[in-house]
Amino acid sequence: MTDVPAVRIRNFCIIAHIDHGKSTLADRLLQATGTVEDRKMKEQFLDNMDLERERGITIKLQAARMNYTAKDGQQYVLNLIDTPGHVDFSYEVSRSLVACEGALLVVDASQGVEAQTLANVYLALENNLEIIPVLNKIDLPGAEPERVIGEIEEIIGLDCSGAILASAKEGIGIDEILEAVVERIPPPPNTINERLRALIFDSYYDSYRGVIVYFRVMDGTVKKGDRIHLMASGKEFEIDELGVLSPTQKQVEELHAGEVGYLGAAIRAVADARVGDTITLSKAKAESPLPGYAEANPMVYCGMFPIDADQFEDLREALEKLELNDAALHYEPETSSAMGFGFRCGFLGLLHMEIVQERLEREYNLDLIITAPSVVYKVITIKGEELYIDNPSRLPSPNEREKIEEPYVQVEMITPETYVGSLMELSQNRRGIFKDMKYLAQGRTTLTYELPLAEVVTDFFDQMKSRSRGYASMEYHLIGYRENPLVKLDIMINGDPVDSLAMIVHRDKAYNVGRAMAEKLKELIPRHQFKVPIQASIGSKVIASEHIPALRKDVLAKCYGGDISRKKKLLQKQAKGKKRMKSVGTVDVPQEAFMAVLRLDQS
Ligand SMILES: Nc1nc2c(ncn2[C@@H]2O[C@H](COP(=O)(O)OP(=O)(O)OP(=O)(O)O)[C@@H](O)[C@H]2O)c(=O)[nH]1
Repeated sequence: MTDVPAVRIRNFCIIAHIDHGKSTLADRLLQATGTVEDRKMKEQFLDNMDLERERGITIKLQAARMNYTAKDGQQYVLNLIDTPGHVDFSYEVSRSLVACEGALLVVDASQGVEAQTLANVYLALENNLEIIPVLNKIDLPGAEPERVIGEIEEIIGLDCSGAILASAKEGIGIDEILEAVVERIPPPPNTINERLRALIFDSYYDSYRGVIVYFRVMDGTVKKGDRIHLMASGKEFEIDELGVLSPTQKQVEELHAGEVGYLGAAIRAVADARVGDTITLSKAKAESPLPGYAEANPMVYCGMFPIDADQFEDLREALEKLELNDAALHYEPETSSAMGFGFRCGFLGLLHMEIVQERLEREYNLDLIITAPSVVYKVITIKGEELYIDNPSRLPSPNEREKIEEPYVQVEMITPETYVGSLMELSQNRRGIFKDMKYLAQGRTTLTYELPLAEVVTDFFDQMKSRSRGYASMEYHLIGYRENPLVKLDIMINGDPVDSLAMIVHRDKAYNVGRAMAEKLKELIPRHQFKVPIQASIGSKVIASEHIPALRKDVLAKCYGGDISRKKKLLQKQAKGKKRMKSVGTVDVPQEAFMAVLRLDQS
């Protein structure tokens, strides 16, 4: 919009740990600037996906453009770019930070700095963003802004002399925040005369208009009708819709360097316009793309099988549709001897996996059996080939492989001192390598470990939370592959190996895991008319063995004689229970059994 010079634009985001009040503050800013009328105010405007709202977390990025008249009497355009709050989406966070010149660091004054906040603040500092600390929730009786300010200074090394005390809930400090955005965050550089380069920081698929792309113009100008070229995907499109987010979409004719907006160009799938890609003009291409483009690689895989084999095509169609809106989702058909036809799907992390599963079941009405998540192993064969194995059942046999490497992550935890011992024990049990520990003045501690990702994607997070009564937080990032003596653990049910239950484990843990698995399966698989043996083995060596005794009585015999309605109810209940079962040979195996590895008592 030509009437706004770059000097009066401010682009910023909010960095906050989950529940520290990011959405509430965003709502307040929208209200205070009159961007959203109070009566239209839907609570928490920026989180607009149902699933997000239910889980109370931010998954997709959004943006909002606000007009603000500052104390200097000038009108400013403030673009607030929302960031997802979960480690699975850290690449998207990094791109939205690049689209900003500043960030509000919102910390709950009754809690303190948390691990996820740290990760994002470091990203912001790396990108030279101006950071404004905001101590939120000062209305709470337990708020200790001075203590938390001390913590921010100590952990992050950030000067907090200009920290703003606020309560998003009570509307305290909102004007100060808006003024600070104008005064302290630098305007975008005026590069309007350069060739167009716009950074995609989010996109979503709309079934009528195709993909809608959210971007920040870094250099030059973009107009409606322009033919654009995407520098990473190499694709070309014609812009048929261009606009700003106020925060609902409002069309404009052109956008200049420094501005944030959206466009539609009959783009078929988000994979054609990925987050991080650079938009330029076909007829006047920029010399080089903006730095930092990366394709999001799946870190976690699982198998998805329809319970009813007839739903295989429906599952394929559903995945195809989801893929239009999710460039990070990978899938390919998989045939399992135990489970039949399904798909092997790759995700950014466990949350991403859960979201996709939930959408498949809720929006597409599919009944699925999902196998335990696996990381991607690197196998060097004796022939010198390098293979990436995302499915334990596909691991080459010991005499075909030279070595196996597994992905490692660095995990940062922040916890009250009391729980340090327990969290160290947990990390050690999960093959963690201690790296660092720092006592902070306020009775909290940071802990750094290197851990195999495989140990983190099971129940590490849940264990950390329960051991610290919910007080510890964590963040992790990939640091590379390392060789380990890993073996494949096979599970046999009723004499047949079940490929979907195979797993890759460390040699030293194999016996314990095998035993625990056999016991857990015994607990989870219902009794049958016959005895069901369960065995865990490495190669041909059986390391654990259990059996489920045969069912003696007919369930119906338990009913009151002649009470037909009760009988019906029982049968219905059984039928419902069956829905989540998969027949493996002649044995019905429930969904929980496939996830048993996540619930082994091995911490
Ligand atoms: N007392 C008090 N409560 C607040 C304040 N700000 C937010 N809250 C409450 O804290 C909870 C979390 O707030 P949200 O705004 O949803 O937190 P968030 O950081 O956006 O959370 P994610 O979207 O999950 O990242 C809600 O119950 C809010 O009502 C505040 O200033 N004071």
